[in-house]
Amino acid sequence: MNENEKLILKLIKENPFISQQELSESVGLSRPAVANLISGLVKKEYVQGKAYVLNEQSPIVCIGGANIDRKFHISNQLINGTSNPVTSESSIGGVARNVAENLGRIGEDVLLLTTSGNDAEWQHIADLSRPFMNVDYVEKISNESTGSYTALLDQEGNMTLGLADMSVYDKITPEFMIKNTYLLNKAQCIIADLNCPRETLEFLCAYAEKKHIKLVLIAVSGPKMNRMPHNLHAVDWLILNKDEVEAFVGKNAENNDQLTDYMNEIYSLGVKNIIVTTGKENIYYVGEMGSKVFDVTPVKEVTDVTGAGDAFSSALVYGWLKSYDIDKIIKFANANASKTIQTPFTVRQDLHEKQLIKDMEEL
Ligand SMILES: Nc1ncnc2c1ncn2[C@@H]1O[C@H](COP(=O)(O)OP(=O)(O)O)[C@@H](O)[C@H]1O
Ligand SMILES: O=c1[nH]cc([C@@H]2O[C@H](COP(=O)(O)O)[C@@H](O)[C@H]2O)c(=O)[nH]1
Repeated sequence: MNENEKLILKLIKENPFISQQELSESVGLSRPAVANLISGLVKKEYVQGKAYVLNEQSPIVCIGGANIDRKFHISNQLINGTSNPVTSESSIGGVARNVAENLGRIGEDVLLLTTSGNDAEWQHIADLSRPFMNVDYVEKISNESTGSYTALLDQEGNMTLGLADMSVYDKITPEFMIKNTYLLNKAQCIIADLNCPRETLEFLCAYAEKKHIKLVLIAVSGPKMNRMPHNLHAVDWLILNKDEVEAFVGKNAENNDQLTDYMNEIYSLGVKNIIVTTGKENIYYVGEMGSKVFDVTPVKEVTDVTGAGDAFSSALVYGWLKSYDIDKIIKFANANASKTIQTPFTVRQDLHEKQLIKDMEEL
């Protein structure tokens, strides 16, 4: 044991409920450095992680993608096989991370569990995310790159092509989850996106069922629907868009009735509540609170739709955890999504709890 480890162990012995922040102030190291030392002490079995995290609140644990998003705007018709002039911009994203940032801004205690490269991209994501969530338990993997999402947008701002370089999330394994069960056990709710491998999602379903932990699954794209577990009894909410429903059932929905039929097919897998969004069209709900179709709040001028689904899901979870009825839950979700797409940001910068309530009441 080195001197810092000895000092931390002594402080934890004196006060098993000491927080990471207090430790960091006493030892004169940053909070992430303290977190590293503690995980070293846990590995060497001087400290049981379980006893340590008991001191923290019950966080919402978000598991899945934390990406660098790159957007390329093409000003003319795309020509294959040559270089096309574009303008580009980069920001941070990833469905689980976006949801975590929304909820963190609303004022919830949030923890992000994911894997990243040990690179400047992750450092950038961590620096911008840390004010809103705990990123201390993210596992950096030396020979992998941090996840990235590249979108090619046409003149109208619609996505022509999306590229998902996210092999790093294959390392969000059941073993990684098992290593962090003391965090899962404390979770007020687990939100996992379908960037996670299927066996990890199956593990989370089984674990949430056994430990009675609330669980929300969020789809990320059609191609990743093959990760959905087929036993959804532990899932409180499944949130997906129309394309993702179609990819999962392997059939196109020609009309609303067909879409509702497919939702009922998914409902029979045991999930308690399903939400299907269809961009600026309707929102469909099937679940414990009945079966309903909601209108989307019309938006005069859309600035950027990136993050609409994540804003929607976050405010939905917020409303549900507050035990509101389905109409109010959807109002929160609608309000947050419509305000988000009127900003150039993936997560709107003016978001906080009072603002969300005001926006919801004004709908
Ligand atoms: N053009 C739009 N106008 C108004 N609201 C929108 C628009 N696009 C998205 N939204 C809002 O965001 C929600 C999620 O959008 P959607 O595009 O279906 O999700 P995703 O981004 O996951 O594909 C919609 O249900 C709606 O509330
Ligand atoms: O396979 C994936 N594609 C895209 C995303 C993320 O989805 C977000 C865009 O979300 P939306 O579709 O709600 O606009 C981006 O931040 C991007 O990083 C992801 O996590 N996984």
